[in-house]
Amino acid sequence: MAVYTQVSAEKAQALLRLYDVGSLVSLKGIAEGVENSNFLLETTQARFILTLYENRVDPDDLPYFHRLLAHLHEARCPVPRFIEDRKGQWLQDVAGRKACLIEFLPGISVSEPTEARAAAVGMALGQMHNALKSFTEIKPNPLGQASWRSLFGKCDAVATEQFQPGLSSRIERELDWLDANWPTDLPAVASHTDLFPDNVLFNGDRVGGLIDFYFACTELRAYDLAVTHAAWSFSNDGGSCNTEVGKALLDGYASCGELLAEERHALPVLARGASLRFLLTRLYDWINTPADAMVTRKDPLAFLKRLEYYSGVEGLGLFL
Ligand SMILES: Nc1ncnc2c1ncn2[C@@H]1O[C@H](COP(=O)(O)OP(=O)(O)O)[C@@H](O)[C@H]1O
Ligand SMILES: N[C@@H](CCOP(=O)(O)O)C(=O)O
Repeated sequence: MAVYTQVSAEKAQALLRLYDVGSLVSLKGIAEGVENSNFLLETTQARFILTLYENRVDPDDLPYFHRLLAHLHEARCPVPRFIEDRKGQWLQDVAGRKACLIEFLPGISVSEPTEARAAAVGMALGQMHNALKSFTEIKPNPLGQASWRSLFGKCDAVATEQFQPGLSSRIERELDWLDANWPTDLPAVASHTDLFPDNVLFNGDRVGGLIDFYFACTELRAYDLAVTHAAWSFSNDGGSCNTEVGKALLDGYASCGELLAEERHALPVLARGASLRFLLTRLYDWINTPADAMVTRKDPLAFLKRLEYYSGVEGLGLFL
């Protein structure tokens, strides 16, 4: 359940008075998500998402996300718009948090990706990267490769070993290996970096919405593809890889975006990095989320399993 901050009907009504979008019909907390507090807000005119930004989103980054989504919307990518009030303001203060009213996009997120849907996501990612070639603003990735060693340093060593004996030394080895092998000279572009199935809304097999851009930053575009591969081609627990789904994703991407030979060649390394990134953030969250928090913690080992798969012979074969 990701509602950290409650919003009363009275507060929502007061917010809506700033806008020209009708009056409040209903307001419901949304269970999905882990970062922010999200509500489905229905007015006499339309449905909206009300997002209150919690601690992990730096309010200073919100104008970047706003400009990025405006650029993508202009380029006809299926992303939600921030709604402006009568004075042209899109950023508000609600219940002590920065907050935005966001366009509601219809669609469902899938839990068992098919080849057709993976291909559609690959195409949508390729189109998005193409559209972002003309978005020149730079925002370094706070969770990029250079940050992983210090992130691991913030994970309590005893808790890590209790979580799985031998995990610390496996992570140390991978950090060293990635330091030695990480590519630096590939094309970078503004990237989503968290395009998991829960962040894609489908109408049938068509992508109707790409959401949750709050990890967006300037990154190697092939790393964004590798993250998406790791997110879509495995069972949720990481125990099995669906190679056909992974291939459909890559083919979809290559059919709409640009995938240079050197980017394809780097994908095995980038996929190992993507696996370590989510292993580390999930491990950090697992250790540091209070037991009584109303959030479902995600299993770090699901990404250790992906890491082992990508590190083995089978993993290399995925990207040929
Ligand atoms: N623009 C939108 N249109 C429709 N549903 C949305 C939209 N934005 C968010 N949601 C719903 O809210 C849920 C949580 O949103 P998300 O941005 O992923 O939260 P978090 O940043 O906390 O992870 C999504 O899984 C989706 O169901
Ligand atoms: N996708 C990440 C966690 C971030 O969650 P989101 O709901 O903001 O996409 C993971 O699976 O670890």
